[in-house]
Amino acid sequence: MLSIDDLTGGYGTAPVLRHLSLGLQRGELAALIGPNGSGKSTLLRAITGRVRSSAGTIRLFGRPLAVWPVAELARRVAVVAQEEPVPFTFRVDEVVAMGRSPHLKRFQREREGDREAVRRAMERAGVRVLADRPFSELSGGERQRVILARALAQEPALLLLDEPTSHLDIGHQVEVLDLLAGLCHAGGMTVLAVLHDLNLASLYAPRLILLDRGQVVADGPPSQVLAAPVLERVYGTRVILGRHPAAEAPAVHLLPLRAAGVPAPGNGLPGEGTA
Ligand SMILES: Nc1ncnc2c1ncn2[C@@H]1O[C@H](COP(=O)(O)OP(=O)(O)OP(=O)(O)O)[C@@H](O)[C@H]1O
Repeated sequence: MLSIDDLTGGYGTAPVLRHLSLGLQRGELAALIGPNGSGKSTLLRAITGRVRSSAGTIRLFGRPLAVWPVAELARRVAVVAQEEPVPFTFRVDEVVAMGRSPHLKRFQREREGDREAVRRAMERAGVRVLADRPFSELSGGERQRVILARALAQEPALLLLDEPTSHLDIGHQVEVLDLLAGLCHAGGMTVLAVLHDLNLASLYAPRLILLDRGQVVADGPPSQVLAAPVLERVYGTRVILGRHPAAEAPAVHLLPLRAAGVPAPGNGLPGEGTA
């Protein structure tokens, strides 16, 4: 599905991504985690060819990225970026219908199958009730779900999401992640999602990929990646590892340093209590 081998690249002369390798299988749901500026968004951009690589290779569906015609790739890969430019004058159903454009020939009208894909995507993302509303009048969370619906309408094989739950309340976070998990399990879609919430990532993603300064520093199941020493080093803050009370998932507890009088990592505190 996706295979990245020894990728180095970025925006200017100093690379953001450094010797990065990873692969994704069909049907996987993987969460990309890591501190601000570690290169998560840059990696998503690199996968769609919007960031230049100076070394290494990216292969999608078995073929090098460079040989994919843009239009053909657009039918297979959907991206939900952090800030999606959307023409504000459109209604919600029109925005979602834009997801079908890679499947339509020039000047071709939507077919019944396209309209059905749009309806299904709106249903899944819980935005059908918003269909007639102007996009400009929606809340941040509503907009985020509409943009997700547009990506789902595209019916991609690979879905790349940059913080898809950042504006969502807990009810909608659970809804969206349940939806993504279902699409991977039952639908065979592959999802790579940037998530800042480590507990949400732990609960939903069977695989976590931790980036630090443009490199993969841990890659595996939550029980393996969510270890206190690596999280404390990478994020520069104290954590206590526990278990989710009802699910087979590690839980990451934060410590307010000043309030708890806890020195920052590396200040000689005994490791007791921190896993
Ligand atoms: N368009 C750009 N031009 C130049 N440098 C950029 C650009 N976009 C990002 N960077 C730099 O690349 C590095 C990685 O940024 P990136 O947005 O990939 O990080 P991130 O892990 O997604 O961060 P965050 O969690 O804050 O969203 C940062 O140092 C950032 O300043």
